[in-house]
Amino acid sequence: MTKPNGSSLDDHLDAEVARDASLADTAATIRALAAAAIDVSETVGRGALAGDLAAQGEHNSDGDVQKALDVIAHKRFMQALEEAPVAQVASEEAEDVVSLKPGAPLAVAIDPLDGSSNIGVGMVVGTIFGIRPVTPGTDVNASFLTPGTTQTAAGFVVYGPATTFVVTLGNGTRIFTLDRAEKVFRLTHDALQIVPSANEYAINASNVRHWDGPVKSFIEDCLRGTEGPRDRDFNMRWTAALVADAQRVLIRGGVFLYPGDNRKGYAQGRLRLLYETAPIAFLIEQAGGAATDGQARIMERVATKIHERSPLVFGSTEEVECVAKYYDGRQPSAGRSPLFGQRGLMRS
Ligand SMILES: O=P(O)(O)OC[C@H]1O[C@](O)(COP(=O)(O)O)[C@@H](O)[C@@H]1O
Ligand SMILES: [Mg+2]
Ligand SMILES: [Mg+2]
Repeated sequence: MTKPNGSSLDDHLDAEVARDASLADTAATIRALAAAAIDVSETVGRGALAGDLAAQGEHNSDGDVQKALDVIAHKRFMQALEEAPVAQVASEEAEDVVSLKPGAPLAVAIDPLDGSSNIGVGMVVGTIFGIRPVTPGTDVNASFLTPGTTQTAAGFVVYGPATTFVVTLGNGTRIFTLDRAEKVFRLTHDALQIVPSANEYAINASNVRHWDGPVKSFIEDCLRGTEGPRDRDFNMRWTAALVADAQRVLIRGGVFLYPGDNRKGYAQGRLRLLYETAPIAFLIEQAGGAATDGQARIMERVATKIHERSPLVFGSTEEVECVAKYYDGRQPSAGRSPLFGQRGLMRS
């Protein structure tokens, strides 16, 4: 990682456009999203003083109950995108694609508020976005039904102890931290490089009985630590906000898994391809990491509908490659411990 220099997000976007003039519209869109993120950050930072941000409302596209902050964030980001060179938006909080400026060059997929279960309890939440070129024609969905490799930029915001704006325009991944006094995002982590191997994994372990065999075996072998085939001890972290887990992996490595499982509706996991897994995959790859659905590179997946889900495994390359080995039967040990067996530690 090269030394951060405290320069602003605006300076960085100017430099990216100087490098590649075709990124001008993408940069303008990122500026609009960053301005909205500062406003949302202020609301999140007021906590309960901003009212009941967890108050429940309608159901969203995925059947989740919308909370007040989901709606506030969706409205503020939509307002920002109306001022940007954006023709279409696919938002988690809107059933259908929203058409904005006819003839504009870009389409944006956005999760306005990621980590909704953390709203109202003072825990980390965020925003995720991916920007693509518009596919000309009459079908407003078409721009989104392209591989993740068509993204011109992706990013996420973490509304945590600090507010950070993590972004790539295909030239490395950088973290900018909000200078609250000046309302400016400043570069704090330049050209991130995820370590190839680390001893942390992130998974919602309460779903263990629903996982498929490869995921069970992978986690079981992590739990066995120095007594298992991985021959080292692991630590577990789960923040219930993809953005926070992704930021941790970017900074200190490790692996994140949200696999498909056998709960009703979870065959493709929980996370959505367009506004969660594809943007995260772009950012992770640009930082030297890897992102897969267990079988295929996330960046090559093509959605067939805008709220499509996909399993997600990302992080340090050696750890992601290790998970892939469990999927294709090359795992380090065939004899498993009884942890997940018929009469193991997790069953009586
Ligand atoms: O409820 P679980 O299984 O812990 O899932 C948590 C995951 O779901 C998400 O909250 C889904 O995102 P939304 O909150 O935007 O629906 C991720 O941020 C997080 O990784
Ligand atoms: Mg989300
Ligand atoms: Mg959300």
